[in-house]
Amino acid sequence: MDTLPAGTLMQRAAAGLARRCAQLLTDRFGAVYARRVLLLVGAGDNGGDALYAGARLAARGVAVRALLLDPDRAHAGGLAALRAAGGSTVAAAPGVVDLILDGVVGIGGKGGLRPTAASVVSAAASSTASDGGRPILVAVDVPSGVDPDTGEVPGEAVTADVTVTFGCLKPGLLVGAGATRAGLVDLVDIGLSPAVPPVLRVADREDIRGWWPVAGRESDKYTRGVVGVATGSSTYSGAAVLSVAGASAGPAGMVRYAGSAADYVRQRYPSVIVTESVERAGRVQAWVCGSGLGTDERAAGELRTVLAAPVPVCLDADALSLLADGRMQDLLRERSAPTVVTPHDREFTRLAGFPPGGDRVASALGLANQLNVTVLLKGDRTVVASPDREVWVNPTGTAALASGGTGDVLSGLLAALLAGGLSGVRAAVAAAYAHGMAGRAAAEGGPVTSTDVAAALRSSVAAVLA
Ligand SMILES: NC(=O)C1=CN([C@@H]2O[C@H](COP(=O)(O)OP(=O)(O)OC[C@H]3O[C@@H](n4cnc5c(N)ncnc54)[C@H](O)[C@@H]3O)[C@@H](O)[C@H]2O)[C@@H](O)CC1
Repeated sequence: MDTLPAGTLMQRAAAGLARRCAQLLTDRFGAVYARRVLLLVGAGDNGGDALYAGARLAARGVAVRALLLDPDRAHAGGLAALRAAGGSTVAAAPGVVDLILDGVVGIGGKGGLRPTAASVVSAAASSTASDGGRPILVAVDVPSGVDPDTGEVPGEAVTADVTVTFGCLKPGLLVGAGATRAGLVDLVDIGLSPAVPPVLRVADREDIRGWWPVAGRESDKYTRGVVGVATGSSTYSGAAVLSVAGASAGPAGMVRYAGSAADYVRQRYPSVIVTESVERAGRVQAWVCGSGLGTDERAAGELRTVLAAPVPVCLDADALSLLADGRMQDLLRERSAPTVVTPHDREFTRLAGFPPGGDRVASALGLANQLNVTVLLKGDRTVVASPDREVWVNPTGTAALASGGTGDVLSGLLAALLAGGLSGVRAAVAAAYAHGMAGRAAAEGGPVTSTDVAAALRSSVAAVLA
């Protein structure tokens, strides 16, 4: 991976770690000097990072104590450096601690924390800071107990305020339960050049701005893309309105609605061309199908017609329930135009035949491969995976989006991006990003409904693209 000596890398890691700890102490307590830091030190190099960082803090006047989980195997050089800088070891967590550095295990950890480590972590976490609050908890590289590759938390694990990670962002810090345990993630460049391209990418605003189709002087409604919306029903007319709202906030030049909530849609969106069925919709460059459609014969027929169209398709909600039928899945696999599915966990289970489990990246990749589709697996950190093994994670998710109907808005927007010419992966990543921003904006005004998310979407898209 790299030709630099291990000691050099560890010193760089420790320097970055100490810098971040000093900053956190200064932000909260006004100064670094005389603050109290407890190092939780395991038997590997992760503990070595903590010890060297502790030495650097001790040299700045911090009272640094190290609790060694396995004293005979603690990193010898790190321990010597700590002692030389004035730090010491303790057998149990002191009562007053301002900052805890979790160096129990890093990328070498397997399974949840072992019982001794778990009880040391929990005792330390219940100590009190000198201002009466709870200590700041900083994880070294990975919160101990979190699987660095998958984000699974199979047992006891550290919950960090900040994780200072080295060289590259580990998937376990970005997805699944691990993302929640990691808190804020700081990446320290230690001069490693990864030998393989990143397997997991985190979308940022620049990506979205670079991809989002923008109308130019030569554009017309067809070149901007026509999005077809086959959602809703007389029972679930709201789903139709929400997906049309999502589609209307995208870059498409025209929105066509096809379904039995046509009158309802026409009243709210005079610009939308409405018709009763997919077959009669006319020219469409991408479809969204599923939300509120129902699962009866008529709905199944509409889905078949959508799947037979040689254009990109986004499938959600009832379309995913209908796809639990193996014959429908065959129609999916036969498609040559891009298909995106947007399941939450229960829909994933219906589609795949088993729940997503703790490794959400592997789960999304597996379903993408199984069905030959791009999968947007919804969650706190939504994962997008393609059949050719491209994986993205969306950082803008918010609990505000855990509300009925928000998925209808998302899939509408996603289809508009497909109609605008984006690939399945980019459309899914960009839609998740903008949708997350809209959820956050809507939450500023109190409890959020999907109508609020739909209302916030246009200005959120504008803010992302500004
Ligand atoms: N690889 C590199 O190039 C660099 C690695 N560095 C550090 O080195 C770490 C990896 O070090 P190691 O490979 O020594 O491994 P770790 O320090 O992550 O863990 C190994 C030790 O933890 C114990 N352990 C494993 N699972 C456990 C569990 N569930 N509960 C309690 N104890 C458990 C093992 O018995 C073993 O002694 C990285 O996370 C990072 O902090 C940095 O110094 C920078 C450079």
